[in-house]
Amino acid sequence: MAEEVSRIGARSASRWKVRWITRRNRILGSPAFQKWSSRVWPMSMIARWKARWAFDLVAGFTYSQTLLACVESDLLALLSQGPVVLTEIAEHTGLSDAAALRLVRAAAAIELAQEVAPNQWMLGQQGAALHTNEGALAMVRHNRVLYRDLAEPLDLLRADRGKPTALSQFWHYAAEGDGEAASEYSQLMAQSQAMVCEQVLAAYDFSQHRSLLDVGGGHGRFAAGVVNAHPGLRIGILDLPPVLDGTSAWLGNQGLSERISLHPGDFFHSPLPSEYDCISLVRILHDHDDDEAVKLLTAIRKALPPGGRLLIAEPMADTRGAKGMGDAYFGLYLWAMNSGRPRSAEEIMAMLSAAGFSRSRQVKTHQPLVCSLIVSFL
Ligand SMILES: C[S@@+](CC[C@H](N)C(=O)[O-])C[C@H]1O[C@@H](n2cnc3c(N)ncnc32)[C@H](O)[C@@H]1O
Repeated sequence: MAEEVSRIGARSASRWKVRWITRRNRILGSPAFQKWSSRVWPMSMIARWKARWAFDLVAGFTYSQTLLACVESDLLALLSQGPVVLTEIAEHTGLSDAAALRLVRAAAAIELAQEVAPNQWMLGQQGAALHTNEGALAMVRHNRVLYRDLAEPLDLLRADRGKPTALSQFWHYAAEGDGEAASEYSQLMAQSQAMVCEQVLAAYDFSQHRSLLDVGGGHGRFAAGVVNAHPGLRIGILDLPPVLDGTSAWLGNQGLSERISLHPGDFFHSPLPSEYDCISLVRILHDHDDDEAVKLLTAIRKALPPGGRLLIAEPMADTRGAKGMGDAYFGLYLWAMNSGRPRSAEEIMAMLSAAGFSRSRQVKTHQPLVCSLIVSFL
């Protein structure tokens, strides 16, 4: 952690900027201004919008928990076959009529459900989009673990970062291939991987390479997506041995065992294979603190042959239009995980240069909320 803090440079903000923000904040916080702006058009429209946003900040956890209840009770699936009536909802979710009504009304208020006629319920607009997004649904279920750690956020932030948390335990068991955690972990990674793979394949042309090594490739969903799109590419996956046991089984079921090589190993302690002209790090770098991240990037630079490239794909901090995803969601997630942090593309490129890469550039993806992409050259 110390290295993350020591990288922060300080530059004074201009005096006029500080004065302007101080004045703005004083006005926005004034009850008299709030009263006035809520009555005078067009300020009233802005005031209403700002108040809604402020209320979402205050109460957002109730929305997330409503969503969790809808996912866990399979209500979204039922509504997708709608219109359905309350008794069907109660029967399907195992709730009393009163509780089912409370849940479906809460869901309708946040557009997960919609009452299309009295007591006729269907999916709402958000519900329709989420219901078919397996990655997002897996994330909703997985967020229960983060929610436990965040129940007392200051306790989490004050605690020694070496102290086990619900999330760090979860990842620990998952990496050891341990029963339920490993299976929940692989489902989470696999289901959300489809979205990431789609973004990367649309943004980057793999046909310019002969081979690809996916470092920390988990159960192989990314590698499988790439090999299906580029059958001529020779592909390998490097991951921890217990994780690769699961990879081997899954690739066998998909008939891909012959097309993807497995390299069991620890990327911090074993040398990386050097026969691949492209290496990918998909949702790996942000899991590690700065010194470890630079160490991994340096090991990759050494393993790449002349002309080789490194691809880094992950959600990044400071993403325009999705800043909350970076420093708020992943910032706290990775803090609770006891390792890593979300980084902006600029921070990652500075690390790549520290690791000896000659240049890097960001490649646009369609949905940077899911992942951004950096290509780095030797
Ligand atoms: C967040 S998951 C990402 C998996 C996959 N790339 C994806 O996007 O679905 C991190 C992966 O890195 C692997 N990993 C973590 N530490 C590792 C290490 N020291 N050596 C090799 N693999 C490691 C984990 O086992 C896991 O598969």
